[in-house]
Amino acid sequence: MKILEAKNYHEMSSIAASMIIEKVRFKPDANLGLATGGTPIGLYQELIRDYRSNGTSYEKVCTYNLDEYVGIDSEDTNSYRYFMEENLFAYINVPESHIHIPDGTAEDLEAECNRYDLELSREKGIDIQILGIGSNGHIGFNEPGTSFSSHTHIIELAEITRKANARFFQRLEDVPTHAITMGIASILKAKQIILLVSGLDKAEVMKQLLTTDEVNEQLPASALKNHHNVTILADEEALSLIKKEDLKHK
Ligand SMILES: N[C@@H]1[C@@H](O)[C@H](O)[C@@H](COP(=O)(O)O)O[C@@H]1O
Repeated sequence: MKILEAKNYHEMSSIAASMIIEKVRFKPDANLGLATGGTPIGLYQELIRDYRSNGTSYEKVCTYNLDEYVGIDSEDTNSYRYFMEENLFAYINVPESHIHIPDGTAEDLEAECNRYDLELSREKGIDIQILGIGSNGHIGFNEPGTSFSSHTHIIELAEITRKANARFFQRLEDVPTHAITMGIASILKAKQIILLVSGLDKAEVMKQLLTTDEVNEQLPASALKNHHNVTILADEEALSLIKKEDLKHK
């Protein structure tokens, strides 16, 4: 794993954006794996800014999102589909038909997971996968204990995750209890992975992840240690509990 330390959230977002922009310029039909949550919003703002000023085109790009809440319609302002529209898709020229997000309202959720896996496997693979991390180490919505061989599946959200995400809802009770998420094995199929981490809230989980070589299903993000092309792009606050000497050895 390569670790890049950014000064702050803004620098983290700009570096991530330049990595994506470079990929899309070099490979205009790139497949991008995208994430939700607060962390990638700055990255999406940078992509929009670049699209407006430099015209980087997303006409041939396909996007694949990691996850979606179960029981929340795509038109609902709390859906991840809506989040992506509001924070990125409405402002760049990615065609609607190139956008892929699991449907959390599908009647048969198992069939929806299989359909999404099929969609993912039909493509030549995700070129760059953007990830955030939960404070319990989840990636996508793969909570601690999820099998590293998992593909797209339904997950019961951990209480800590529901509480962390309650800020986007009116009340904690409104936060769904389940989600559809790409599995760990699906995520690891990406050719390149960029894990974005920002802020003091993530310092403890970064310490857990980066100060041992352990790969353990109780810390889902540790699966990334099994991938050959992962960059952890974290700001100073997120890395504040790790000594500089320890970082150098990673
Ligand atoms: N499913 C998403 C994850 O993909 C995201 O990484 C995590 C962290 O969110 P934030 O970036 O807001 O801290 O939140 C949600 O649970």
